[in-house]
Amino acid sequence: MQNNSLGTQIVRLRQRQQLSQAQLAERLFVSRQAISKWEKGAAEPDLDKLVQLSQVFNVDLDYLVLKQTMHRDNILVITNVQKNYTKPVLKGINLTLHRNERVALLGSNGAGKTTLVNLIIGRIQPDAGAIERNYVPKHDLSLMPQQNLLIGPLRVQEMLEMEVKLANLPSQNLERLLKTANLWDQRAQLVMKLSGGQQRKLMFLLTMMKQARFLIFDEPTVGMDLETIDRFWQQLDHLTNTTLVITHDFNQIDHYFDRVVLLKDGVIAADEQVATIHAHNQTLASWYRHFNHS
Ligand SMILES: Nc1ncnc2c1ncn2[C@@H]1O[C@H](COP(=O)(O)OP(=O)(O)OP(=O)(O)O)[C@@H](O)[C@H]1O
Repeated sequence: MQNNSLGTQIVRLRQRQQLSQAQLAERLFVSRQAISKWEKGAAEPDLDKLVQLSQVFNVDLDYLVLKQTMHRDNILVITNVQKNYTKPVLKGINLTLHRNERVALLGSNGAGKTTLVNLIIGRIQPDAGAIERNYVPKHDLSLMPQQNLLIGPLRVQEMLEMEVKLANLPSQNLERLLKTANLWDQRAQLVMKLSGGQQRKLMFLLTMMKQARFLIFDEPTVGMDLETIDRFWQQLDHLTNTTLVITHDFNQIDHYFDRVVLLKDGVIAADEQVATIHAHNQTLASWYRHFNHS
């Protein structure tokens, strides 16, 4: 383990939950100075405080303490993956995703982002290389694809009921879900009569209903209005699941990711912690422009 990796992890997870040191201290019944010492590495929390921290941050205890140092912390390991269509699209992808990490996957149109997602979810197979999945795809993975997978002649509420049956989900409070998604007024409307943005909202809701540990969003905010885009990113910000998001939404993304990965010329051309980018006074947009054009 690196020096003070626990302190760094506490800072990261506290900021992710948008808690000040004082707010975290209050939740844990300790002084703010104690939090400050833990974060600087000048002291370490007792076991019971570690357990409480993992509850407040909604992460596993081993993730809190050991972060990325344990093999089983890797939820996905992609090694030298290649995929060709009429020409090579992916020429040797190496990418590891860690549990509870929130990663933005960036790249120009046609760079191969959706192809990579299709490989991860097993819809297509690589021509070479290996994909190690440390999760059960049927239960632990949920994808919001770029193209909506909706059944037009169903009513909105029926679409949700169908999802519960098809995915064999535990029964859910559909009224609450529809109200939270701002789709309650459309519950009796045919899915095909919804606007593009409303269909995107419904697709988001269906993606979240599975309560999967690993979430993938392929250009989730395309077609949404500004208010819905804001709400999407706010909702994402409350998730502690492993989350991979393909997006071109540069006006929004700076606050929401731990790590950013750039796909270019068939390889992962850059891979950086967002905190490092911000520490150099860069935004994700400027980082992206720099690496994508160099
Ligand atoms: N089924 C397919 N058959 C042939 N070529 C394909 C297929 N799927 C993707 N491609 C090609 O692979 C390349 C990468 O496509 P992909 O959709 O993965 O890019 P992307 O980075 O997701 O792009 P965008 O940002 O526009 O969604 C493109 O040149 C595309 O034409």
